[in-house]
Amino acid sequence: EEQEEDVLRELRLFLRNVIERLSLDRRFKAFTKPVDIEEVPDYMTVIRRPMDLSTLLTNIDEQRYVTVGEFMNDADLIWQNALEYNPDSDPMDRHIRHRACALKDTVRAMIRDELDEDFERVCEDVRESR
Ligand SMILES: CC(=O)c1nc(NC(=O)[C@H]2CNCCN2)sc1-c1cc(O)cc(O)c1
Repeated sequence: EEQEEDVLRELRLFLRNVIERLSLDRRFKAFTKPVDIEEVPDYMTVIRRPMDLSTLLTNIDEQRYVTVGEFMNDADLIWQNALEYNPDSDPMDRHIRHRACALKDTVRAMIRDELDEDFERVCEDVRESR
């Protein structure tokens, strides 16, 4: 009902703000758009579920996330994919891995510092009621 829609609208506002701030951080430039298959042709043979910040934003706008946990499952794909695709000692691999770990830590810190646990519990109740 109306109260549920208010909660989900507030969740979308919070998640959009998180994405906006991450997208402005130069360290995360490589994660802002889908990996370009023209530039990186073997990417899809290695990574089964590509994810990036712009796709997360589309998913938010399409109301795919009812809880922060569901959002985090997709957000985690971004850095997990980067670690998987860049496992070597190559300086570029190390550079991307460092930024992937920075993304992981930054998202977790934002959620820990800014998400009210009671709010997330209400979102989880909405998910269970559907
Ligand atoms: C996001 C990601 O995982 C990614 N990984 C890369 N790794 C490499 O280039 C390593 C792979 N091992 C051999 C030496 N090169 S480039 C790259 C990327 C960076 C962008 O600025 C945009 C984009 O779409 C993808």
